[in-house]
Amino acid sequence: MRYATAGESHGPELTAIIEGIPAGLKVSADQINDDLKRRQQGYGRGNRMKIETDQVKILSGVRHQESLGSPITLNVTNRDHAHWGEVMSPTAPATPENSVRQVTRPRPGHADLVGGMKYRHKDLRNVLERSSARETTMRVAVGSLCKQLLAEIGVEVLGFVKEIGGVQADNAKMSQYENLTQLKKATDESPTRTFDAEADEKMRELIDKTKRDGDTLGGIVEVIATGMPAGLGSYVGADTKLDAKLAAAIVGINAFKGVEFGDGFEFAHHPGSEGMDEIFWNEDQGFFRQTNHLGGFEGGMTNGQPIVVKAVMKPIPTLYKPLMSVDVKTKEAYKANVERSDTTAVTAAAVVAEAMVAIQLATALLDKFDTDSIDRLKEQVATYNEELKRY
Ligand SMILES: Cc1cc2nc3c(=O)[nH]c(=O)nc-3n(C[C@H](O)[C@H](O)[C@H](O)COP(=O)(O)O)c2cc1C
Ligand SMILES: C=C(O[C@@H]1CC(C(=O)O)=C[C@@H](OP(=O)(O)O)[C@H]1O)C(=O)O
Repeated sequence: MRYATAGESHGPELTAIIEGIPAGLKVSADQINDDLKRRQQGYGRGNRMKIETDQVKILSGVRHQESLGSPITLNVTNRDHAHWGEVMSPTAPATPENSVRQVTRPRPGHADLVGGMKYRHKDLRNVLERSSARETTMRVAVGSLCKQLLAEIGVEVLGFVKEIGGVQADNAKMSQYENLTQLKKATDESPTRTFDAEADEKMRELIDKTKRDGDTLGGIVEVIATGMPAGLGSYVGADTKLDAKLAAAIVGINAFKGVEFGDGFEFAHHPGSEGMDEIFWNEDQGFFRQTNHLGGFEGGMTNGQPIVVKAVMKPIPTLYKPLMSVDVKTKEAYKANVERSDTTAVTAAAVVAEAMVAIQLATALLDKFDTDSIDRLKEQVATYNEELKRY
């Protein structure tokens, strides 16, 4: 399976084309819309999210709610485009009226300056329009489709928030949720998309204060995936390791700066006896583990345990209290441009991270098994799981 997205943040439309989804998959547009809504929600987002009501249009590859095996085209309209007149028109000529809202003072922490240098753009709007995380809308749409595929073989994927600006959710409180469905319900109801009500309140207070100060916040998200068969990905080469592909997919999200699996950076503080997952066997389950320090990976392969990925997002770079920059046309020192912006988007990013994990897991599955028909894929996965149990 492979996909590509296209579209500018304030352009007319966002698009994704996905190739390689098997025929016969039930495709729910409602479910995609639900995930698009989850991405839009979250405490600390700016006014753009009040303008947009992201709704998917399925334009190809699906008939009567079932995939055909042909490329699937997904489309979302940018409602904000209506406020840009011809400034963001792909077809109107460049006139003085159409060339307003130029950006010439690059924002530190954004693609603005280097993107301008690289593509020879003097109006840095030509960079920021595509480097904007508006593009993650389509990744969430693609991820949502992948989650529908994964659900067919019993895989669930959920992203949520662990920390915002230093306020941490209490890990111990996760044990009150018996499964991902319960955890999803709780985190979907939380304005900061966390499972800890006390932390949620503190996070919101901090976000309010930070907004008043004209500053921004980052944080940590976690994604858990359950039900993935063992043996997806391979130890045989650096580019076949599935944990490496997941890490690349996560760091590919705008503003993501680090990723860890299982106990992650904590491994640095513990001896090996506390870091591995001992192996057990019984007739019922075959081989199994009782711990998950390694976050579901050994040798770049899934080991049958839940996949646990954590990742850190830097604070939003656009500040209402702007940092120093230099005008690319006059070379004079100025405060950077202020574009309308979020105070924090960790809540939205948790949904994006969930989508990126779902895309990688679906791709790994489709790399390993027959991809023509969803029913054949399910039969093959069932046979494979049975073989592993008897190993
Ligand atoms: C969901 C989401 C929303 C974001 N919203 C903003 C925003 O409103 N303002 C901003 O300056 N950056 C925002 N960012 C971060 C920038 O897109 C990102 O920092 C920038 O493109 C530079 O890329 P890099 O941080 O990966 O180097 C957001 C990121 C995500 C994932
Ligand atoms: C549009 C979205 O996020 C945007 C991501 C973003 C950035 O620089 O990354 C900047 C802001 O754009 P705008 O200036 O149009 O408000 C965010 O709103 C979205 O998440 O759908």
